[in-house]
This record gives sequence, C-alpha cells and structure tokens, in this order.
Amino acid sequence: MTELLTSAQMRAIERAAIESGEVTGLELMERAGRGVVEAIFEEWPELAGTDADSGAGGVDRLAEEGGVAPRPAASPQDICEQKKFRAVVLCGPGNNGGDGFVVARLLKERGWEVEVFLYGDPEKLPPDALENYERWVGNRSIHKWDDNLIEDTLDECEHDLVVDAVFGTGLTRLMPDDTERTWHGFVPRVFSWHQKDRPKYVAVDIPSGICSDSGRNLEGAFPTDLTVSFHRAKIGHYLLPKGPPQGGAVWCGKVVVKDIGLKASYVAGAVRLCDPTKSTLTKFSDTHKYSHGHALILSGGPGRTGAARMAARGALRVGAGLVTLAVPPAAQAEVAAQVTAIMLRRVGDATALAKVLEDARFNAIGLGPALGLDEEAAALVATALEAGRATVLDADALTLLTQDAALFAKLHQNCVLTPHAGEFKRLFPDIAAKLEAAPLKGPAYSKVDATREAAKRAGCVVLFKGPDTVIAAPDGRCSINSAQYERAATWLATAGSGDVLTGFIAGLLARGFDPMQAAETAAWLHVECALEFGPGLIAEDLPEQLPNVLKRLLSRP
Ligand SMILES: NC(=O)C1=CN([C@@H]2O[C@H](COP(=O)(O)OP(=O)(O)OC[C@H]3O[C@@H](n4cnc5c(N)ncnc54)[C@H](OP(=O)(O)O)[C@@H]3O)[C@@H](O)[C@H]2O)[C@@H](O)CC1
Ligand SMILES: [K+]
Repeated sequence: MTELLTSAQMRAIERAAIESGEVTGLELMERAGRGVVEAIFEEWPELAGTDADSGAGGVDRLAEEGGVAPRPAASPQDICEQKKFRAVVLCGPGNNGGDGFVVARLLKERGWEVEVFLYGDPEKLPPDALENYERWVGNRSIHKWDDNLIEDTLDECEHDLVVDAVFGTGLTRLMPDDTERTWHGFVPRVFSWHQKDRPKYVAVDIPSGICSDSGRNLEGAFPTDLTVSFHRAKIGHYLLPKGPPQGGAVWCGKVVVKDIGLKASYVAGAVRLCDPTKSTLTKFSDTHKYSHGHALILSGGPGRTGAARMAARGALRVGAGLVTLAVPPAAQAEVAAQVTAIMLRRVGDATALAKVLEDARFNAIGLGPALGLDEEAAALVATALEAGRATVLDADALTLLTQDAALFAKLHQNCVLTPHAGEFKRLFPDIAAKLEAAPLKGPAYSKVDATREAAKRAGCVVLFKGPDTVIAAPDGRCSINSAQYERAATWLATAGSGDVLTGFIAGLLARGFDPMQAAETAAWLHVECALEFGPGLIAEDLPEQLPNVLKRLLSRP
C-alpha cells in the first residue's frame, strides 16, 4: 500500500535528508520545480511545443511569417501582443513560492513568457526560496501581489497556464483576505470547464487553500486541473473537503507525485492508500493455508430479504467456503425461492440465533441490512456480539447501536462498523460535530482523525464510507480507499451497494482475514468491481464482477 503523508511527516523526511548531508534544500527545490514542469509537459505534450525547445518559443517562427517581432515583456498588455506560450506563476511567502520561482525560470528558459506575482515580502522569504527569487529577478520582472493586476492580466491575455505556488504544506491559517478576493475572482473562470482555450491550472504540491493534512478548504481554494506533489502524496489529496467544486470535479484535478530523490523509508503511523498487497492477494489463491470459513448473514423479515441475499452473494463470491442466511420463519419461502448456492437456517429470535452460533464453524457474522429496528432485532445484535465472532455491522445494526449504550458496549475487537456519513453522525455525534465545524487553522481536524477517534472509542474497526472511505483500527492503523481520480466510480452510489460491501467483509472475515485487512480489501474490491462493470451498474452486478477482478489481480506481476 502507498503511504500518504502529513505535512509534519514530509517536513521530517526533508529535514533528515538535509541533515544527513545527502542533499541540500536548494537541490530539493530545484528538483521539485523541475518535477512540476515535467509533469505539465507529460500531461499536455502540446505545451512542450518543439519551437519552445529551441528556447525561442513560437516567436521566431511568427517573426519569419511577418508576425510580431520578439521583445522582452514589459507589462501584461505587451505580452498579450506576442504569440507564444504564456504562464502566470503565483508565488507565496514560503518554500511553495520557492518552487514557483523555479518553475517560472524553467519555463522562461524554454522560451515562455512568464509573469510572476509574489504574495508577501521578498526579504522575509526563507533562504532557498529567496535564492530562487533572486535568480528569477536577476534579469526579469516580478509583480508585487495585486488583485487587480492579476485579474487584468488573466482577463486581457490568453494564457496557457496558471501555476499556483502560493501555499503548500505550510498553510497554517485561513487564506488571507487579500488573496481570497483574487481567488474568488478566478473561480468563475475555473468553473467554465468547457470554456475554449481556458488556461490550464496547475497546483504546486496542493491547491492553495486546501489543508494538506485534512483536504479541508481553509477558504479560497479553487479547483485545478493538475496537482504536482513530491516524494509521496499527502492525505489532503485524497480526502474530499465538504462542498466539492461544481461539476463533481475534485480540487486537485489529477495528482501526480514526482520523485525528488528522497529515500523511501517507512513512516511509522502513516495513513496508507488501499491497494491489496501481494501477500493479501495470495490468500485468494492459497487453498491450503487458510480455511475458507462459514459466514452467517442475518436476513430481515418478509419483503425485506433482498439486502441480506445480496450480502450473502457477496460473501460467497469473495470466497467464503460456505454462506448461510439466517431467516425468520415467515420469510423462509421467499428466500428459498431465490437462492441456490446459499444455505438457509430458520432463526426466529435471539434464542434461535444463540443455538445456531453454538456451532463454532460459523466463524463470521454479517448483520444489519434491512434487519429491522425493533426489540427483536436489538436482541439479535446483542446475541451476535456476545458470540464474540468476527462480525460486520451495517445499516439497521448501526442505528440500534446508537439507541442503546449497553449494546454499543458489547462491541469487541473482531467487529467492523461500516457507517455512511449519516450513520457516523448518529453513532459519534461529538466527533462528527468536530468534523463539520468550519476549520480555522491548519492542520485541520480530518476524516482520518475522526475515524481513528471513532475506532478507538468503539474498540473495533470503523469503515467510514464515501468516495474517500476511511478505515481505522483502534490501534491507530488507518487507510483511505479512494474512489476518486482514475478510480472514480460515481455509479457505485446505487441502492444495495452497501449491502454487498457488508457481504464482502463478512466473506473475508470468514476466510480468516483480520478485521482491518478484511475491511480494506473488501472496500478496495468493491470499487474495482464497480469499475469493472462501469455505468449502469446495479448492486446485484457487483459480486458477479469479482471473478474477473480477482483473475486480473492474481495475474499481476
Ligand atoms: N518538505 C519538502 O521536502 C519539500 C518542500 N518543498 C516545498 O515547500 C513547501 C512547504 O514550504 P513551507 O513549509 O515554507 O510552507 P508554504 O506552504 O510555502 O507556506 C509557508 C508560508 O506561508 C505563510 N502562511 C501560512 N498560512 C498562511 C496564511 N493563511 N496567510 C498568510 N500566510 C500564511 C507562513 O507564514 P508563518 O506561518 O510562518 O507566519 C509561511 O511564510 C511544500 O509545499 C513544497 O511546495 C519543495 O521545495 C521540496 C521539498
Ligand atoms: K500551491
């Protein structure tokens, strides 16, 4: 799994590398700037135009054709008259701004016309940023931050690129008012996604205004087309701030991580991006080492059995050896008519469930989908928890936990809770309130913080759903299963999709996966199945994608 870092972890890695003497801060900054330029040309090869390679941009060609003769830029208006690649680079008061000066210089060296705006005092720039500022101003102009001039420049010229190097991992407070006004001025332009010839927006490290630890918007961020980060992606690239930008876009557009030569060393306590490891996947093909187990899925009463049937199908497809549906007697005929490979047991009440669970071969339980919210359902949840088996609780089971503190207290370390945002809020109202409060400073309280806190309180794994699903264990292990960027699968938000996820987790628990690993692997496979099917997906389709998904994964080198 890929590590996602916080700003403090990234700073520590950078500091260690510099202190060991293997690299200087200035070298890292140069590599960062170079990485941004590389990523821009990889993303939009048309911007790397061959004319620009000569260092002359498109201007010499135009001069030959009787066009405008090349001349040094004096003002935005002058620049507008020349036909060549144009960029505006917005630099901030820290090292993110330093990266911006490097980008500006490298583009200029390729023949681009580049206008640089600096937010802050040059004298207060940190040393490496100051060095790059001086290299830039040596023979080129720089503008002091001025909202009106920036807006005029963008309005009057046809720019190819806007580089946002104002704030990176060092954003510690809300965006200042004087940058915010300009930012908000950009937003309507950025939202015109289909506007012809709109400049490309590129964020250095992270869009300014987004907190790199939480993904939360410290006011004023605008969505970019491409975000270029360094060494490792940051948590903030993968957590969705409240109120995503218009059109379902994500703030970072696309995230590219450039290697800047820092050693890849394990960071204790780092959040990871879900992607099953080879050893996890081996468990799917190893038929000897791991028992395939027997999952018990509890069904609701007549007319409410579909959710459990889908969960059971998911458990079976993900590889539980056996799956049994525990069905209230009144729903038995309904269920029997619709399942084949799945077995049935009549379970009329909690006493009957306790009796079934005397059989130790039932090693995993899934319950909650359409279970009901009455006393009988609560008694079933209590009995299931008292059995101490690996248990996944979803939907109605989560609501029942919110209504009864004694029931909540029965949760144990082999449980997995799978709340969506509404259920999370009911289960952990105080934690949800912290997450919903408008952030006033960075690093802001994040969905990662909230899920870790919830897991600690519940004493079990919590999987907090969303396109940025966060999974945490009470010991602090934490991962994000992203359904964004190249894994965006908006069609996964379909009725019954959560029931299938419950089944996947129950099936993996039956196979002997530990609760954290079961939750991570199931969430990841769930998105893979949605991607495999594509738009038009209904929940029943999800388990049927698993054979193809697993075949593809197991043949991965
Ligand atoms: N780590 C690495 O390995 C590498 C890091 N690199 C680059 O460095 C970046 C991190 O640089 P950074 O630490 O200097 O922070 P950055 O984001 O530039 O901002 C700090 C400045 O902003 C100020 N400030 C903050 N909030 C503010 C607000 N709301 N309103 C106004 N001001 C505010 C803050 O002021 P202060 O809080 O100190 O008063 C300080 O002056 C990182 O994102 C990456 O691009 C690469 O070069 C290569 C290797
Ligand atoms: K930035």
